Amino acid sequence: MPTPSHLKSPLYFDFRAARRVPETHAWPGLNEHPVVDGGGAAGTEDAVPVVDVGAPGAAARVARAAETWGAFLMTGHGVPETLLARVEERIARMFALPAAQKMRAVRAPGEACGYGSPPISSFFSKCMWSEGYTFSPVSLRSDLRRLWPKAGNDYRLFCDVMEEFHKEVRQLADRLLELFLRALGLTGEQIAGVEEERKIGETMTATMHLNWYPRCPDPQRALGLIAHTDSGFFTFVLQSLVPGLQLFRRGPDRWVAVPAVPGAFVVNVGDLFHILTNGRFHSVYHRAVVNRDRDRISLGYFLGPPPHVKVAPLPEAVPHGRSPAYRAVTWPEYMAIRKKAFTTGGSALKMVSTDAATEPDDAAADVVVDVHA
Ligand SMILES: C=C1C[C@]23C[C@@]1(O)CC[C@H]2[C@@]12CCC[C@@](C)(C(=O)O1)[C@H]2[C@@H]3C(=O)O
Ligand SMILES: O=C(O)CCC(=O)C(=O)O
Ligand SMILES: [Fe+2]
Repeated sequence: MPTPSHLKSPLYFDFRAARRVPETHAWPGLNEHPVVDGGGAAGTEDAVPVVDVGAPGAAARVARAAETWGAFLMTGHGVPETLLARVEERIARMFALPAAQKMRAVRAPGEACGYGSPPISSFFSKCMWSEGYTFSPVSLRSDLRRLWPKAGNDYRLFCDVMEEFHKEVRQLADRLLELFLRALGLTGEQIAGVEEERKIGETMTATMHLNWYPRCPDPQRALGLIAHTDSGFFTFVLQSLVPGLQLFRRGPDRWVAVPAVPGAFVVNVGDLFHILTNGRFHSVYHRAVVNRDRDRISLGYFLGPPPHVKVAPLPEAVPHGRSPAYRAVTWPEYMAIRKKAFTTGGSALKMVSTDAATEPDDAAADVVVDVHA
């Protein structure tokens, strides 16, 4: 069992002062798979799908992207670029706060929200080349007082812009959920029935996680964020114009670098959506790499069910005459299973699959190299 990184390095690691990557932050096997450019001409094999969600035919494009990639670049979403630019500016200012101020908001072991290494880092013995801050957009004014105890202008501007962003993006999430369900082949009437029965859209919760990847003296040895699938329904990722997000693809195994498209969100399918769609839309392994010259910032807007709600495959997604491929789980139950999977090297999705599952859910288990090195 690796030592959780918050115990290994109780003191703040000053990325700015680092002239080399210390052993604590050096990951073996990072370059095991080639990296290819995902910004090629639309339709070519490695080109990350781009879906204009406001255009006719969007449902079919979402279906193809979710089935083959588990991710796509979303354009035509209607969130103003000026708002996205303000969001980025405020995030950059937050990460530029003095270390002592950021550490006031440090995430306590087992807590979901707070400042520090990404939550997933507790499963690994190596440290990642990043810092992050997780908060709930519905309680941000009180949460953010931990970072800005005296409130003040920066606090107010940060909260104002994040609230505005949340308002826009939460509505977008409802639109995208409907588009995903249409992409699964459900009629308007069926979608209304699902919502009436399960209230997925109505109860969906949002969590925001901000990432800061400082420039790195030896990017080939360090890793911004370890390969993972997001655990919830789906995630909107806003990446700054400094690229660094990579998606894992099989046949042949490779990392596809997601191009930085101004104004676009990357949409990732998460594990609980994989379960909800009976594996038809699959969650995507992804990681973030760092670079020598420029800091990188990203924002993840994670959508998922409330903690007490069981997620099970939609009957409409299960082929006629077959049983569901996954059993029902709540998000916290799934997180506990994923924790076990990390410590045993297994696949969490496989651990919740039933005999009816045909897909090898451990297909990407060996993506995470040398986990406990
Ligand atoms: C809602 C959540 C998803 C997340 C865990 C969290 O409670 C808040 C942070 C999210 C994040 C961001 C970085 C990668 C990730 C795997 C992690 O360690 O924390 C995801 C989590 C997830 O998708 O499971
Ligand atoms: O930084 C990125 O582009 C990806 C972030 C991410 O995967 C996450 O926060 O879960
Ligand atoms: Fe992620």
